[in-house]
Amino acid sequence: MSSLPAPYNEHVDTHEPGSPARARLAEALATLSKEVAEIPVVAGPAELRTGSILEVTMPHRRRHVIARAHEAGAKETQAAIDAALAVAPAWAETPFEERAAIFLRAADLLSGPWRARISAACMLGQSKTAHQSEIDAVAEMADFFRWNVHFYAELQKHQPVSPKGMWNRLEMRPLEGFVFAVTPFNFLAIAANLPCAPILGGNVCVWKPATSSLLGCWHVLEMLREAGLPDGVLTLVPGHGPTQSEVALASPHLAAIHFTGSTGTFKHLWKGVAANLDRYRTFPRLVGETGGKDFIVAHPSADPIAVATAISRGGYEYQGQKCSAASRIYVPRSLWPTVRDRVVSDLASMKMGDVADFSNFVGAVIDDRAFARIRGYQELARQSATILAGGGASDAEGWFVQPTLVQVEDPKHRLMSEEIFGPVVTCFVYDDAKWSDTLELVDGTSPYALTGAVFARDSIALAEADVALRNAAGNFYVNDKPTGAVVGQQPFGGARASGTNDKAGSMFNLVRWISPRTVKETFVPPTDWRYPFLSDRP
Ligand SMILES: NC(=O)c1ccc[n+]([C@@H]2O[C@H](COP(=O)([O-])OP(=O)(O)OC[C@H]3O[C@@H](n4cnc5c(N)ncnc54)[C@H](O)[C@@H]3O)[C@@H](O)[C@H]2O)c1
Ligand SMILES: N[C@@H](CCC=O)C(=O)O
Repeated sequence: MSSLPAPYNEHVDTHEPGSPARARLAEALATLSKEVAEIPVVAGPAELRTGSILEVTMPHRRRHVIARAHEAGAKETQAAIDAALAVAPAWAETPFEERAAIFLRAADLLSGPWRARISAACMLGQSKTAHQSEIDAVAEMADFFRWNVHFYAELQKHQPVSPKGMWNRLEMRPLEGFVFAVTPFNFLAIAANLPCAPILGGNVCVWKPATSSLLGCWHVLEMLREAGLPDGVLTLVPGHGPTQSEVALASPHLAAIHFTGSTGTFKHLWKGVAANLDRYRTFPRLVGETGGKDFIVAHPSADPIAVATAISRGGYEYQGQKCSAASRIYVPRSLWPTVRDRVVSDLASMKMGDVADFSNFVGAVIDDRAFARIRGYQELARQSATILAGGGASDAEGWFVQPTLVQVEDPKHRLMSEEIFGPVVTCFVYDDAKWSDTLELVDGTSPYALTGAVFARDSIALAEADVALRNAAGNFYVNDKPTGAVVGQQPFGGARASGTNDKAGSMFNLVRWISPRTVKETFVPPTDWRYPFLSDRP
């Protein structure tokens, strides 16, 4: 294989007042705000318009429609599967370099001419601030494209030994069939990576994005087409999930599911696969990165201001709608007044509103269901805990929930164990002498094990936490907030109820999209069946 361009992490534009990047982004926001994108079902070259319309609105201006998508029914989902399968042999035969070039091109398109458009689509559709959209829809997505190419190339170097007289090799075949990529609303980079990682390995994909992310996903699909992705390799089936997954899971050609979303949905899909097991030509691979109840635990030796800043950023950026968001906090009594007062003062200075106004730090939560769920947790806090800041919400203009800080007396309170997926952070204050007991609490309180952070300046305490929390988080942070993993730097994923931990943005994930064939070639084959030690030759 020829050598590939070295991977690197995309730079992050800071959009300072007066900067060209800010002007380009503002212009793209204005343009997309005036348009209503029409999104069809994409089944190979065919674009199908079913007339069953899913309206996509801005979460922060909930009556403002930005896209109208044609929902894929059973017939159109089958058409998408058929279109993908039709191109599968040709795509599998396409040399790795050609496939890689498409994604390297896409990364450069995203870094350059498509940057503002994709970021604006993500800001408007998913209510991300300019910075949150930049680190997701631009930087993380470009990183996935470039680093996956690098990791695939590395993977192909893993070849068996060939003793004298033979040549052993592993052929990195794609899976036989299609990959069903079911993607979440909250990260456009993840929505793009779930179909694109298998596609780079020579697979074809049927993509079912979350409805609320459809505007961004549609622009990503158009960008990939411009980068040279052939028709049919990536098909698109808009919908809420059950209709499309019923068809996909019943197909004998289902080769894998690449999922990110809630634990409940992944279990539902897994059970669907189990129910259809006798239909399949091959055992489907199931890769799912799911929910979290991510923690910060501070030792009495920690810097309380660093702890508070990790809570403010890790808990409330993107309205707490990151699977990695800090959601349950354990603080020693000696540090609590400083930590509490600092977070309360941070929250008082965070502006909330329309993300097109660059001075806002907080946008809206994604939709009416999220709004109602998070309000329910605020109500629970009002009834059974102490609300230290926030606690309000309003759906007059958009789905706005005030960043909310809660203190509980019971460390096993539902607010300390259930995923809220919104801007509600709950704290438990422990006696300074109970560090070891607190680590046990952290480990045993929630079914999830995605991300977690420990803050301490005492290295013996850090070492104890490292061991006690080994299985409590797939991404473990020391003196840092538990969000913001970067591709190529912190491979991402958790275990327990947080998923299969196949580490997005690493070779471990890519391994799931190949079905290696071992080839042994003997240079001079034997021509006599008898072992050499048999002396009674005729
Ligand atoms: N671990 C990670 O890497 C990671 C990353 C991002 C988000 N998440 C998790 O994702 C969740 C938030 O995302 P979400 O609200 O989009 O999750 P979700 O489970 O509601 O939806 C995920 C996807 O599944 C689809 N879906 C829903 N019901 C379905 C069904 N019955 N059949 C088939 N498809 C169905 C949705 O339309 C969407 O495309 C949170 O739990 C969060 O922790 C995890
Ligand atoms: N890379 C992101 C992934 C968040 C998922 O929802 C983070 O680590 O915060």
